[in-house]
Amino acid sequence: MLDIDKNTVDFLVTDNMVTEVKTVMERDFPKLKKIVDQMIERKIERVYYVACGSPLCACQTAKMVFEKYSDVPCEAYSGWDFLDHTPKKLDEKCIVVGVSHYGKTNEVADSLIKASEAGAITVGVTRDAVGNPVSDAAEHVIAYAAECIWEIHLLITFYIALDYINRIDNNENVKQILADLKKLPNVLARLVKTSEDKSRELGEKASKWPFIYTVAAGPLRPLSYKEGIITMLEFTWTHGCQLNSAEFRHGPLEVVEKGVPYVFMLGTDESRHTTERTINFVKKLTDDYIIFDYAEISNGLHPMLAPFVLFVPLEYFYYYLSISKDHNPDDRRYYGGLMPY
Ligand SMILES: O=P(O)(O)OC[C@H]1O[C@](O)(CO)[C@@H](O)[C@@H]1O
Repeated sequence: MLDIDKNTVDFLVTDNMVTEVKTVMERDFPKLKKIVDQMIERKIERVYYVACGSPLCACQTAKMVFEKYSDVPCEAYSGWDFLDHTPKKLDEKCIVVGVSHYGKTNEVADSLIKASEAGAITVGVTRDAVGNPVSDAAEHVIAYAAECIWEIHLLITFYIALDYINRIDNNENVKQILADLKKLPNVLARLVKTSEDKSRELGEKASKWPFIYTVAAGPLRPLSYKEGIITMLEFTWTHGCQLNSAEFRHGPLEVVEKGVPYVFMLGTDESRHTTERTINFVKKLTDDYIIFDYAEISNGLHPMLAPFVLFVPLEYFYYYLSISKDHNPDDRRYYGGLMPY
């Protein structure tokens, strides 16, 4: 295992997570409310999120809130997809929310410019208020000044969805999620303290595996892509693939055997049965699996908040997986201009 001071590793964002979440709730939710005021005045008919990588996965999760609890059509685009296949409906009845941590992902900034030219409301969600293309391009800027991007991007994109739906409709689930969001900091704080040892043990176990299939369904699907593809490949240099539990029978089923390893993310939402079915099948053939079960740590929070909560044990898990392979998750070979792409 790499001998390293974990406080020096940028990948690990558990230290300031709770403070950052609380700050965004107190400081930025009122700003988001003003943007939602404008959405109401404008009678916004369609919502587009645009981002790349981890922020895109957060946006895809927020899109599920719109889809599940409202009639408002919503799509989450990767930047180039928005630019190359721009939706026909893009006008003053649309809002485009571009999310980029450093604000330098040009395809996100260019999407905001294109949306603005078409008359849409534009919002840039980024770390810094000025000095980057995303904050320059957007009409409204939410500069969150934080590093725990998964929690922060989820909070902001969820809040836009929840507050808008809550004001145009009367949905019990939305009210419950809004109420449960207030309990989130305490739940996260407990997990930051209590989940590290178990995740370390699991990370060490998984570090022996040459590759990992990451399986989830429903609201955990975007998180399973973030962790099973982005974190695994970019940060831990571990081969892998993300699979939808609902599709497991159609292809992935045939390769299950000893030596083929799985990480499952199990939610408490309506799709729990599809992931359980997958787990029950895999269990019959191999011991090479790990389950992260929201039911064990949800503290009664709404099923849609699983991606916020499960992130904490997962963050430790991938950190220990990486350093157990003697790899500092901050190290890159190509990304970020090290090699032209
Ligand atoms: O949020 P930004 O600054 O646009 O950066 C996106 C990048 O972040 C990551 O999600 C993690 O580094 C990458 O996959 C992606 O390229």
